[in-house]
Amino acid sequence: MAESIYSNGTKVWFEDKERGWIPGEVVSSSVQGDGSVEIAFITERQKEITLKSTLKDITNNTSKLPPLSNPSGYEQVEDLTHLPHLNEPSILDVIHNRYAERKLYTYSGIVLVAVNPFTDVPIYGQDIIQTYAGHKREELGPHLFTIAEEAYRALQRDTKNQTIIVSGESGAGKTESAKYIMRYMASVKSNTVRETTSSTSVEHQVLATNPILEAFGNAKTSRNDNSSRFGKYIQILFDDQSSIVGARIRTYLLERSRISFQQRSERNYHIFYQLCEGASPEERANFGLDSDATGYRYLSSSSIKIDNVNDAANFTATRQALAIVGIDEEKQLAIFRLLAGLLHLGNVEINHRRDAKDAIIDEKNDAALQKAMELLGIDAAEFAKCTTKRLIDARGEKFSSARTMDQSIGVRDGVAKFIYSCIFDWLVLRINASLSSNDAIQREKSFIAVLDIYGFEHFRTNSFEQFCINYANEKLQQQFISHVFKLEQAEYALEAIDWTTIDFSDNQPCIDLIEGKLGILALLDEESRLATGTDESLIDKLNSQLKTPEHKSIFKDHLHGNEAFTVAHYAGDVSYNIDGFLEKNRGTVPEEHKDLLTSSSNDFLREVIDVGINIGIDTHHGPVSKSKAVGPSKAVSGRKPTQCSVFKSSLLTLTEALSVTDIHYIRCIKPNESKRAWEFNSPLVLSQLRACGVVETVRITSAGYPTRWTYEEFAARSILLSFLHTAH
Ligand SMILES: Nc1ncnc2c1ncn2[C@@H]1O[C@H](COP(=O)(O)OP(=O)(O)OP(=O)(O)O)[C@@H](O)[C@H]1O
Repeated sequence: MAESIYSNGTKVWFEDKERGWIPGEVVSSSVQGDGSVEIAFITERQKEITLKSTLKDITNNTSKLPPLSNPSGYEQVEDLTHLPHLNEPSILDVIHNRYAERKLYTYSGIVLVAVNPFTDVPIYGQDIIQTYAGHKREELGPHLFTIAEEAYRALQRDTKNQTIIVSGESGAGKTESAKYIMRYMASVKSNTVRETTSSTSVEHQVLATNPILEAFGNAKTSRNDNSSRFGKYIQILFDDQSSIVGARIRTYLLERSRISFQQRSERNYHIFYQLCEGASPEERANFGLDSDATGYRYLSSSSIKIDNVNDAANFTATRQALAIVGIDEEKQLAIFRLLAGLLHLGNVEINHRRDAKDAIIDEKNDAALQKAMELLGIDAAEFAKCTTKRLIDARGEKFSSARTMDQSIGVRDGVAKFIYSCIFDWLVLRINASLSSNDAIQREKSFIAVLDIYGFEHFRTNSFEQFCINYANEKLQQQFISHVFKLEQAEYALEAIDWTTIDFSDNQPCIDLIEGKLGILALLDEESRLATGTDESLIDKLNSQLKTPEHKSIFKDHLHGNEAFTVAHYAGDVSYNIDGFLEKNRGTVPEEHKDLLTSSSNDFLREVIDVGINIGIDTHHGPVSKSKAVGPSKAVSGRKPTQCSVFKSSLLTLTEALSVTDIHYIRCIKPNESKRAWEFNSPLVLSQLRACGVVETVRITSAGYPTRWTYEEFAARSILLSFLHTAH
């Protein structure tokens, strides 16, 4: 029986550098009396390969022989789990075949795999929404709307909260998918009898959050012209009639470093270019704004224009969206005033004295400083003094010491980053206040949430941001795997099949290494709180405390000196460059600057700083559950929360929230790096399928029973085989 699995003519898959996998075929096989088996193959590239195994290994599915191809008829299955031979190459082949036929979506059991077309496809219109509304998964092909509809039906049926997790790497299509899902939710209800003017306006408000968050939180990167530089969890709130009554947003880890620096082909946040292009002449005069964005240091290191994007028109759209969520004209001007202030702040010249390293700012003649401070409501001389000199408090005695030019530039940019992140926090808070008003909370019975979160990242140089992102992915992967594992067990139980043999990879050791009591986050925080802490002292600490037998396979020695550490993640090893870890984690400004900001004569600046400072460990960017009040509360402990402690606690809240919702998974895949329509690069797709858990799901499934036939299919096939057998 075992040898018949690899009988002559059997189609198999061979690994291939260029295409991921290529087809091959068995040309001969022989079995020896001791159970050893020798099989000869020929690949599509006409290469002959002979491999050995044993009958026992073949039977137990532990042989190293090439994976089997599926019989014809399965080339474009809608659900990968229906494949008789469930293996990595077959999965890739099906997704590829479907994409070639312009089918973007494929199920992999509970997961919807979505491949980015990189061109407009007419499959998201109102007509299509109405087609999917009220229909079950089996009735229509795989689509984002099937998942949205499933979540919506489940909410109506069980009144249980639902979460749709949309993940994938940058440019894979997460945000677009999340927007289509939100649009589906908003539209599908509009067609019902319960439609009212007010519910329509709530839906309008919910959709208006997208252009706002995109203007302030998205930027052009080398991989995506509209890349979200933060994670978001949006809960759409429903009443007992399943009508939308509001929404609640939580955001994660806005990339602050982008404010003062961007790579060559990248941009700062869209809103700055929108403001420069779209402000009225009067606003321009008030803010001292030049329409030429290249005049601003914070914008000039980057490319200014994006093809097919009209920043001025988008500015109008952003303003309309702000008005829809209740941020009136006056407040909008107050926001733009601060943004203009930041652009001028970036232009403040900081030099050093000719005879010394001490930084200087020519405060009286620096027009940028004067304008920036006028807009921010801060005394220019005070700001210049604090930026170039440090106030030291030694046992009650205060004296000042000069900063170097680089240190002062760091402080200037740190203030800009801090103010911008406070504006972002304030916006999220305001959106929440307007979309989850007391009335909405009273009426809220359940929610459907969409989590649009960055996928696993592994670049040539990885920093604090990648570390946090990959930590989040470890947590989500853990939840995903245990979910899949439970479902697999349930399926076996249903068919009364023994399932005790399944073994699945557990990433708990990696999570322990990161968030354990003496793990990386704890050590990072400890070092960040020391006045004397530096990136060098941090890496020394990590190496001395974590290079232990317990973490041996997860925390790895770095080969290139003391500037990086390596973590073995579930999706691969990643080396993190330690440079900037402490500064990014502290994420704050010197006390003197904080005092200047909190005593500014600009009321709105004081308001946003207050929001930013008081974002507590436990309530970052608004609540995720009804039980918690809207708005940030004071920091929980007396200590200023660091970025990673805020992130860790918001992840904890998120995973808790997820654990009490039904989860639906959408894995977005980027089919090529050049954003070309309908181009499919197999090795690139394969690496994403591995990183997002689709392959892992298959591995779990294969560890149990890798070949799946329904009883009917099995009977049909066996009858045919036994007939052929008797005929011979
Ligand atoms: N369903 C789709 N139809 C057409 N084009 C799409 C679709 N999904 C994505 N795209 C294209 O791909 C680009 C990138 O998509 P998107 O911004 O959603 O990626 P992302 O995964 O959210 O990336 P990031 O993590 O950088 O924010 C879009 O700007 C759009 O051009």
